[in-house]
Amino acid sequence: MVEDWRQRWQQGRIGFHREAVHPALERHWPGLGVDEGAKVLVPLCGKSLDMRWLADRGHPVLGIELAEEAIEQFLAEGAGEVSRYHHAHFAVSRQGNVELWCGDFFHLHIDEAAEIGAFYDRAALIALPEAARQRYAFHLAQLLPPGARGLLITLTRAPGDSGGPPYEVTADEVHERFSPNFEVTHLEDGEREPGSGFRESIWKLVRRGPGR
Ligand SMILES: C[S@@+](CC[C@H](N)C(=O)[O-])C[C@H]1O[C@@H](n2cnc3c(N)ncnc32)[C@H](O)[C@@H]1O
Repeated sequence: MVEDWRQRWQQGRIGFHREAVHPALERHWPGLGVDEGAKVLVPLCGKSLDMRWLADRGHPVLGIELAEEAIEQFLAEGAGEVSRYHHAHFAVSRQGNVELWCGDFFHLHIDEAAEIGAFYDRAALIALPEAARQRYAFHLAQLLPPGARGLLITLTRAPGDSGGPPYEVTADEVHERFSPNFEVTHLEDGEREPGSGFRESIWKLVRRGPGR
């Protein structure tokens, strides 16, 4: 799995990467009620431009990505000095308000995730096969304090198409995996894309706390 992703980056097979900020982020982030200046966790971040958008809005960003190639491309395409250090299982690079941790998201420990107030998942959950998705939902919940919130973007595939990645994640699956630890609100369904047959759904998740 790890090797597959690294190979994809090495060979430039990154059709998932968007050359523009995701419109659902621009549309829904302002209404989520995220605290000003809250640090945003971006799991499985690739070299997403959405991280710059969040940073430009005053959020420190913590992106977690396996592939060194993705991180180096993000830094090369950005402006500003890069500082680097090592922390636990991760090689860390920082450029402006964006910190990229190179390593496995599942190795990120709650102590290292201190001060995270929000998250953004576009093409992270849906990049994982079924067995890893339950682990992902649980791990994300462990890293977030009560009240932390974020956007989740899932997709369904054309009827009869069970390929992946990206894997189909239905509304039932979102509720099943996240409701035990999050308040789950469905915000929007996109149009089905004519070529791929993919259709995105946008969700707001708020980490429940004791008594919520
Ligand atoms: C489908 S891409 C999406 C990237 C980004 N979120 C975007 O919207 O462009 C999934 C990314 O997750 C990375 N990845 C896969 N498994 C991972 C893991 N366990 N920990 C960290 N990164 C991982 C892959 O290298 C790949 O860049």
